[in-house]
Amino acid sequence: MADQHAPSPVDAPPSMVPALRWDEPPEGPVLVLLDQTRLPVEEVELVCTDVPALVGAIRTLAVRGAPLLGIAGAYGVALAAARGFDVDDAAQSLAGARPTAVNLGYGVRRALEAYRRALDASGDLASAAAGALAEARRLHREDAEGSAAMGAAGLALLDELLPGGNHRILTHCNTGALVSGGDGTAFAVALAAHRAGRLRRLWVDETRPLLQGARLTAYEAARNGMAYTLLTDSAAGSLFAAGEVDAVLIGADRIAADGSVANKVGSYPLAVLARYHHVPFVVVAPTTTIDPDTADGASIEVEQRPGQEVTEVMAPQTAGAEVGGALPVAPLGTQAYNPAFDITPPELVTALVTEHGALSPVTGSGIADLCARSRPATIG
Ligand SMILES: CSC[C@@H](O)[C@@H](O)C(=O)COP(=O)(O)O
Repeated sequence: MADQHAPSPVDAPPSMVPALRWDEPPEGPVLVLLDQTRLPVEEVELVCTDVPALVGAIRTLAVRGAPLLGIAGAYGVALAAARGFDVDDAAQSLAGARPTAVNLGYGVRRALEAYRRALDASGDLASAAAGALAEARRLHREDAEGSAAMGAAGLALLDELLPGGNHRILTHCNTGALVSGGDGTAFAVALAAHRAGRLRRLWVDETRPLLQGARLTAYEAARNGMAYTLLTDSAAGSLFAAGEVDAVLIGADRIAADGSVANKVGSYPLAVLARYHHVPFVVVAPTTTIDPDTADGASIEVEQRPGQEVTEVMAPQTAGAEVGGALPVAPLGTQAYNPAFDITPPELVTALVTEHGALSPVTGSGIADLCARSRPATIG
């Protein structure tokens, strides 16, 4: 079951309600999510007391973005264990809630393996639940550390690619603190540039159809006092043509073994534009987003979302309102093509920034080296 805490005002910078937190009120453990469907209108927390509520929050994008999905999945297993639900069933439904972001299954697997290890060692369900929770907390912490490392490595790369600073960066979707235990992925690099006084402007793609850029990235940029400008996705071409973009920074939902990158739909057109205009196109993602078991871009499952997300515009829900209204923007019965992600081939990616630094060019062997460095340290 999910219910809602009292909202807090959005104009109270600098601290933001955490994207996700574990809590243990007297009634039992809960996972508390900042409901991203309500932003930027209001900060409302969604309290999940069971796994179906969390799966619902994942499907509706109340909680979203690859790294945070992994963290949420791990805490979901811990929640099921702590509340005495069937942990294997919970893991299965969590891992299947969305198909593209590899971190979701990764986080679920880590907590499940920790649960099983603790159960084998102790034979005791309470110890097993504690093991799953400790692993979720570890993943949460690692993500924050990885985010700081990516911010620093990404800024060093920008300084190398664009000597002189004063960067004008275009970004797509939302990749900041709302998707992470830390400052995020691509957004963490822009924020590091801002903090170092080297960000002239952050160009924020609105990111149709669910407006993660307009609703969430603009919100995070404003809270951090960054100079930012919002644009429609289709305005990006003219911005490149005018010479106003120095680099593109995006995140990733899954990176295949050949270096192909699945990210929010609209990323691939930006990569094509960037190549045509000789602008660096940089992907920023933790190594947990690399999936060595998926050979190439064509093998990545791309989530298809309901057509209504395109044929209707949702008014954000506000506290006190019965429902957020849906306004039709196409004739009744119109069919819509609505993939959540697209695939950018590695040859269009200038560099991949992970917590281990920048990989450039992005090749299958470079990806394999990164996996060899990271996997044993992070799994298990
Ligand atoms: C660090 S976040 C990287 C990606 O997860 C992000 O760019 C993205 O595509 C998120 O999609 P969403 O559908 O909002 O979950």
